[in-house]
Amino acid sequence: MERSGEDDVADNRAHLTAPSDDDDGGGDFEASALSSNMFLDHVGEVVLTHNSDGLSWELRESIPNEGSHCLGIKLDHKVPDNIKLSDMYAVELAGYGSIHRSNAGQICFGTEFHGYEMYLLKVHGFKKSKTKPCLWVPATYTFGHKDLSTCEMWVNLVNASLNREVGRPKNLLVFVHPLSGKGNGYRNWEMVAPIFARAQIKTRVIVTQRAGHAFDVITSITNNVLRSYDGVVTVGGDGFFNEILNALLSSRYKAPYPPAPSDFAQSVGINGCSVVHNPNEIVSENSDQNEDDDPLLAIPQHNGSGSSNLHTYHQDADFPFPNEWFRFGIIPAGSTDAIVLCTTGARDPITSALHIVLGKRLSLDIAQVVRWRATAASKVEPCVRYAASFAGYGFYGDVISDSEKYRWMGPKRYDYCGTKVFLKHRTYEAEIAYLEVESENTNSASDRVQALWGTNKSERLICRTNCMLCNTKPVYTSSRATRPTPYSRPEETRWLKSKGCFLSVGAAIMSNRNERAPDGLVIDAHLSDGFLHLIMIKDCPRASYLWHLTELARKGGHPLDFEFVEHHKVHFLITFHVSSASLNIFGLPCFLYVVQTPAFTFTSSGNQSVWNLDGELFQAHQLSAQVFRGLISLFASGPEV
Ligand SMILES: Nc1ncnc2c1ncn2[C@@H]1O[C@H](COP(=O)(O)OP(=O)(O)OP(=O)(O)O)[C@@H](O)[C@H]1O
Repeated sequence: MERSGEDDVADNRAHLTAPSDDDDGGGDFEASALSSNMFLDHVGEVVLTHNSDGLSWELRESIPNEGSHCLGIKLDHKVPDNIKLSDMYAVELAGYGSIHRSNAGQICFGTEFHGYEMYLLKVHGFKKSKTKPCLWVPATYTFGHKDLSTCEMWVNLVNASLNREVGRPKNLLVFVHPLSGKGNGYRNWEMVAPIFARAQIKTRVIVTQRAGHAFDVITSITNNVLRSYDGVVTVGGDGFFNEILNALLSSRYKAPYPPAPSDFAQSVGINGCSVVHNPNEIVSENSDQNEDDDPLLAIPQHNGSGSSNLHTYHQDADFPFPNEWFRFGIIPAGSTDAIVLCTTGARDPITSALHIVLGKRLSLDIAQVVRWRATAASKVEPCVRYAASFAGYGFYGDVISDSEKYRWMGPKRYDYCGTKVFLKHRTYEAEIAYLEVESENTNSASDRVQALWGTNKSERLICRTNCMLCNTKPVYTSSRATRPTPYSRPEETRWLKSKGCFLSVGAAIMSNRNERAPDGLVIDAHLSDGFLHLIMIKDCPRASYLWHLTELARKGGHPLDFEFVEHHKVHFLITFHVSSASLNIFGLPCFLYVVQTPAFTFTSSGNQSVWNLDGELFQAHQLSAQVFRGLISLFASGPEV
């Protein structure tokens, strides 16, 4: 008997296991898996099944005499046969339309098949690119059924499951920098806006008219209004993200300043407490600390509660940081986009949009940079900035400063100005003080994690999706705790100073991978380990510096393996006592907690360059910087490198 496609469509109704009458289509369907015969566009007739993981489908077993090509055929392994809920962001009815025959040429609808008209539903998700898994490609599966109510039932069913997915945003504040990069900001937003619309995410979109526009909006918005959003999305480059980061933190995060440079403190005759804007901060009473050895003026203490990070103090109660729920999203449109590359692994607006709508979450370290004086002659006026990726002086500052004049060139301005600045070979005198842990070994934290987790010591621990190092909570050591931790004991730390002529001074918060530096400046820097990588490039012959830059531009290069390059993982150490003897770590009673914040101080002398914070200029004669571990959360899941 030859069966027509029409018969197949009609038959589908019989195979549907419908929810009970009192179910509204959005109730709890997870107790038993549901399945239904549907047509999958470009594949064939399938049995579609819904279970707690998502949707799966299998080619329906053919009936004898039916189109022989699909008898018992399992789906081609190249054709997906399921989609997980976690990879799905929308489902929608798509009207009445055509279902097409199999791409693989299998004739699964019978030999007479020329396409069916039926009701359609589309399931939207993503798949990873085969060649580059960090690149996420939208994937849409179109299912068809003759009966509209069956399609509606499936849409309700999947929507109910999607609504139960935690962490997905519902309402976002979006800032678009229309002139970013090559002027792509608005185009990139138009490219991704349909993804947000399909995912039923409300967006309030503000297209900036000038630099500082987004800053003004964020700082003037009330906490109540801000809390109505699940996050803020920037469509632009690193500099634009930096503007919004600073707007949020400067108006809502009140952290103690890092310690001031000692010579600065002596010259103005103040102690550390008088320059911190945190009234509850107290000076360390750590008797082990020798003031002569300590280049830093004072060690602010925090009234910590023993929580897993340092951010429990002096919060805006209405809008605290770290804030796991309120996240930042970045749709890349800039000239460099290092932050996006380091946090998603791709510089792709669609990939970033998918990370956002799927509600991915990643903690990010943030550096607080405090300028004490803008120039040697200026008054003491502490001024705070935050940076997510990098703070650089000398070469890095000069390139950005020069390139401001050539914005019209787009991203090429960095190559042009980079060459100019390289040829000038300017050096700058400065004194840098930092606290290093185990100075012989810049990888102490990762070594300990490797020891804990048994990974190969010779491998550099690169920050990836679900990074072990970033997910290892800071553990406060005690004199009684014996288990190794990623943090060091006070006796393993020492203050160091470096004074001289530098081509550049840089502090990397993340690896800073970008298209000009495929492995970044510090290949094994992590997104949320709480460390700062201080890179000091001392005066050297031009050819040597060129070699360093060539290594930086080369995949697999070793830009830090030069005699004139100093690389330190830095710390600033804070201790405080916990009076409760009932506290314990790994089952051991603890009395003293040690908490560290990476920090350094900087004082220039002679000619002055400018600092580059995430690509934004910042003039400073004297400054200090510290890192707050995981201060903000991003809609991202880390790179799969
Ligand atoms: N409408 C606007 N007109 C001019 N400047 C703007 C506007 N909106 C934002 N800006 C400013 O432009 C600066 C640079 O923005 P952005 O980072 O997007 O571009 P980029 O420099 O090309 O990229 P990257 O930082 O990745 O190199 C930021 O400081 C931002 O404040």
